[in-house]
Amino acid sequence: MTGLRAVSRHIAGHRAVFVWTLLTNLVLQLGLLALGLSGAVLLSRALDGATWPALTVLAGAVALTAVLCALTTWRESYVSHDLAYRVLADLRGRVFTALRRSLPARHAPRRSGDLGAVALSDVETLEWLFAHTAAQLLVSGAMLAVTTALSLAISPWLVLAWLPCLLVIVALPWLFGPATARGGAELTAAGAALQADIVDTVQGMRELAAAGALDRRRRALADSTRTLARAQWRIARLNGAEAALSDLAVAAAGTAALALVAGRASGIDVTLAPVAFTLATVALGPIGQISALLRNLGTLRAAADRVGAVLATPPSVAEPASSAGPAHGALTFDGVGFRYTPDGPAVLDGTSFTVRVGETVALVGPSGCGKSTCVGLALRLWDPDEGAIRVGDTDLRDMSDADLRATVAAVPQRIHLFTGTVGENIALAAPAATPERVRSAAARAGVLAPDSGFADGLDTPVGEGGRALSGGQRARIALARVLLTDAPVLILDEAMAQLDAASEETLSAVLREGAAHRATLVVTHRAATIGACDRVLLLGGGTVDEVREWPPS
Ligand SMILES: Nc1ncnc2c1ncn2[C@@H]1O[C@H](COP(=O)(O)OP(=O)(O)OP(=O)(O)O)[C@@H](O)[C@H]1O
Repeated sequence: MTGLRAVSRHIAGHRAVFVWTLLTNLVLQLGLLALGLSGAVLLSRALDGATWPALTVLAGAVALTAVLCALTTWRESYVSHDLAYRVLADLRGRVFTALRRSLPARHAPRRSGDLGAVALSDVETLEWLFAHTAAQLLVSGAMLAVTTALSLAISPWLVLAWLPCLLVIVALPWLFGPATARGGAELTAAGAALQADIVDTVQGMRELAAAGALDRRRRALADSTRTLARAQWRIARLNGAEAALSDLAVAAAGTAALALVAGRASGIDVTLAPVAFTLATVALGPIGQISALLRNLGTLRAAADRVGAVLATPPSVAEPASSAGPAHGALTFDGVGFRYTPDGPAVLDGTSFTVRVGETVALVGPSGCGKSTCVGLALRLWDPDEGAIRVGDTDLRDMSDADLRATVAAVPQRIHLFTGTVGENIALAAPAATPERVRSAAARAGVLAPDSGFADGLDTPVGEGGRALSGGQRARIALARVLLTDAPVLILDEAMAQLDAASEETLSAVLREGAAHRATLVVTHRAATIGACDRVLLLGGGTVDEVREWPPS
């Protein structure tokens, strides 16, 4: 229940709307009770021999209550959904903040489709909790007290008539609880797995087609869909059985009340039969409603647990209480030790090197030796287990995220572009940059060159994930992005690997322009790039050695 409790706490931020929902629901339930009772009294009076016009006032009251109930139903639905969507918007924001703090995950990375399911479907599932459960639970308790008092006023026997049925309805969620909890968890997990599979498939469609694996993938997706359908069927069967038993109990309560009056032993006047019937069924109504709401408890609990788990994920790096501000100076790795998992191998072990201002240094080494890990650490995606990384005299851990981004910029190995135009993707790192600065950065990175292939210049659409562009075009956009930030530490992780020799030479010349004021680290396997650097650092076995001569003789 921890997840449910954790997400329910977010109602507290919308106390006024919650109280409003509570009151509207209470008015609605009292109105429905008044409608049922006034109708029953009208019938009782008619059975007692009363005729028109004596019944006119009562009939008018029934009609008026019906209209008021209809209006209150509309209002209740409006405010309860208003509350739900406010809390959901708040929760979605918090889920996004939690994901942003904890991604990229260092341990046990989760699939992006699965995380998408948490942010969308699971949060959406909780709409039921906020719009139809929390306030209604409290109102049902109050309504039970009111109907009990009214039943007692007629006869204590009447309470005894409907009480066993009430107990049955109350027991139903507990009886079905374990099975619905299992079914709900199964349903949520199957939905999230299918969503993750679909995201994976859509992202890797080209690879699947190239490998001739589309048919196999389609069959796997059909299997996941069948698993989801089975989970939906199981939960629908449980909910159906519970709903049928609950309705049966309400019918039994009404029948018991009528039998009690008809039997005459209770001393209840027979003309009160409609009132007794109404009280017995209305008394159970709100509890039946709660039972119906609790039917979704399994699914709600599973969704709340998944959302709660994301919200409780510790940040991968902690923000300092106060930032040392953006830094300037050499990039220094000082005795850095790092492993991805606590019991995994040490990727870096006492790694030390310095890239001074004005230098362009190549970081080389065999595949898997930890070069990209160094880039991730310099961007503070994670903190080192041992040692420190500094820019000038400032430890990266003493800088706020914004100050760090202004200090260290990188072109990553895998460049992700967002659906939109080339210009929008360049401005991503500096949204406040003027169009002139964006244009200038684009021009320096070769984006505006006649042979660049960007037909509409900065207005060229990049396609989803940048798929409408070549690797070289994506690299130019990423380079323009970092040139725009003008950060004093620049890291290029295999950035030039996608470019032809001529483009690489042009871009190397651009990078040399501002190099005197920057510390530039270049991760590369390419001999030409290495040859153009001031120094070469060889990473291997977790440590770094400076290579005096390149290529080594
Ligand atoms: N997120 C991760 N979780 C666990 N291990 C990882 C993760 N990322 C990288 N590794 C492991 O850390 C080691 C170093 O990887 P890294 O990507 O830093 O190497 P690299 O030198 O950049 O390789 P390449 O030249 O092929 O890009 C590898 O053994 C890799 O499997």
